[in-house]
Amino acid sequence: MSQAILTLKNIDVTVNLNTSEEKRILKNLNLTVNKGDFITLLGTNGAGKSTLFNTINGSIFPTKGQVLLANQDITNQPEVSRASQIAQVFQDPKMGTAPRMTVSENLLLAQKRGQKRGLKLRGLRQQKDYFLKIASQLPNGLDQRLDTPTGSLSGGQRQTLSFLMATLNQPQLLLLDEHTAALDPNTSRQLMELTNQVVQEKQLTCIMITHQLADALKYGNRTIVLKDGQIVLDQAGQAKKDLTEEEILTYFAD
Ligand SMILES: Nc1ncnc2c1ncn2[C@@H]1O[C@H](COP(=O)(O)OP(=O)(O)OP(=O)(O)O)[C@@H](O)[C@H]1O
Repeated sequence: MSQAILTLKNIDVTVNLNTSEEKRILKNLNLTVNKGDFITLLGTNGAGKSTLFNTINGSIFPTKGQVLLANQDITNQPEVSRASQIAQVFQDPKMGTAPRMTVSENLLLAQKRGQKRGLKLRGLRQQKDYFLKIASQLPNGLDQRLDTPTGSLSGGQRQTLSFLMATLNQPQLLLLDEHTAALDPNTSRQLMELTNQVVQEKQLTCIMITHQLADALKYGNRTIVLKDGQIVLDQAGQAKKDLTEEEILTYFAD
């Protein structure tokens, strides 16, 4: 039987409760993500995709319902205590890294995520060779920039680093929020290929938000369409392989 990594039960998210601005964003949403699932998540602007990620990573709490991670109820657990298990890469390359710290220091920070640590980062020298080895397997010449402050990297290098940091420690769940959208077409393609390779090799469980229909169909084993706060399409395996862009587009129509 497949092992559930993430279970969302009857999730409602309503913002600005009891005001004229009250808005119900997620509506009784149910979802089980199994170990090894690589889900591509599509939906119109405003469908609730980022709100769904925020509910999973704990940056907001649902108004109703339960969030389970590996069958443990984490509904009321704060974001920081989920960070060692749930990793996320955002659209904005500036979001995932500390700009004044070097590439190596950022990698060390990622490696120690979830561990208690003092203010000083220890063990950088011992890890340098390891970081050089993994960075040299990546595009963008990141291996030449290990001692460079992250703030002076290109957007593509910075986003590749954010992805590497998010996946370094084998998170239970990886959330990718349009992580290639801000990059030029070639760099975007390279990072998408790297993503696919790492997710396969490390057998990660991953949900990737994308607006690229071709990517949603090409990558992953399962495709979900969110519309107006509800899941309107959820296809896995052969049914996903048989999906077409035309069919997906019918779920976007009003
Ligand atoms: N804190 C908030 N207060 C008020 N409205 C909000 C809040 N958060 C989200 N919304 C609204 O809820 C809806 C869903 O937002 P969300 O960012 O989850 O959509 P999305 O599917 O990620 O969209 P996009 O593809 O544009 O990123 C939008 O209409 C948004 O404006």
